Amino acid sequence: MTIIDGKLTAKNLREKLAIEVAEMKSEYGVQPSLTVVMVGDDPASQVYVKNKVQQTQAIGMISSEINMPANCSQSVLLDQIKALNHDSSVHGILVQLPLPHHIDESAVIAAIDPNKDVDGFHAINSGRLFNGDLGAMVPCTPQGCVLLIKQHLGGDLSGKHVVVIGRSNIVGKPVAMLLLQENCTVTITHSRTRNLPEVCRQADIVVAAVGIAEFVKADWIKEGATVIDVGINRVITHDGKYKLVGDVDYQAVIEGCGAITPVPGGVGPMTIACLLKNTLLAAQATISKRSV
Ligand SMILES: Nc1nc(=O)c2c([nH]1)NC[C@@H]1CN(c3ccc(C(=O)N[C@@H](CCC(=O)O)C(=O)O)cc3)C=[N+]21
Repeated sequence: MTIIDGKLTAKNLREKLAIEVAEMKSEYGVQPSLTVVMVGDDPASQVYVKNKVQQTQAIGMISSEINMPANCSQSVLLDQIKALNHDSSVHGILVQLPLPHHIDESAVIAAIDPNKDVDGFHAINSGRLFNGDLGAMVPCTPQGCVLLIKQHLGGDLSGKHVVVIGRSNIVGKPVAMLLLQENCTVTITHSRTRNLPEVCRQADIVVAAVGIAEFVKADWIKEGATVIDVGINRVITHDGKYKLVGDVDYQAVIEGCGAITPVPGGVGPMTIACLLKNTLLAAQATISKRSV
């Protein structure tokens, strides 16, 4: 049984990106820059923003943060996004989700310039991904999942049966599209799926992205299967402390599976590394536009 080390894989990816960032600076005088817009103070988002700002700067990119109050109106937020769209010194824009309930998330995502949409959430980018267009900004968590799977299984995923648990626009659907592009046979399951344990037992690879702590049990997993745990759930332990657990019953599943990603230290760090990669790609696209 292998524990897939997302922390190390993410570190290796960041080191490669740092070299490309330095080359871009010296050859073109361009330093990739990412702006994170945060509305209100959701604690889960704060953890993420803290890690992201530190890691963006550590690989030589510019990172800035715009904080808006929780009661900020949708039109003020949309104006802020428009200003960032027009600011040529900003290559990547990320609006932290979730947003307060009075703001329409889809309207906000639609306002981001698709070329600066480093989350890959804009309909133009999901459409490109759906069409297998290599120009898509690919969502970070799905990208991270595929990199971890390929690293463990050695690149060729042809014919592997993947069962994805969860059908969100940010993980379930895009990870299914990426794996389909890798020639996997993909089953997307969700809360209405019948006989979910039985369906999961067919899988060579399980991607758990439901957002329910320790939802996936040991007897759902075929012996030797690869288990990718996307969940980040904060639970209270018996001694009253908080800890992070995934969507997989980790202690039980490690017995029989072939490989598993831990939480923390699995998909989470890869999400941030892929965000940095998307920021670099967004910056590179502005250079190739300039030179022609
Ligand atoms: N527009 C937008 N894009 C996002 O990608 C996005 C977002 N909004 N809102 C919040 C969620 C959450 N998210 C995480 C990414 C990495 C870790 C991560 O690195 N986790 C560490 C542990 C962190 C800890 O110790 O708490 C790990 O799993 O090892 C966590 C959470 C991105 N999100």
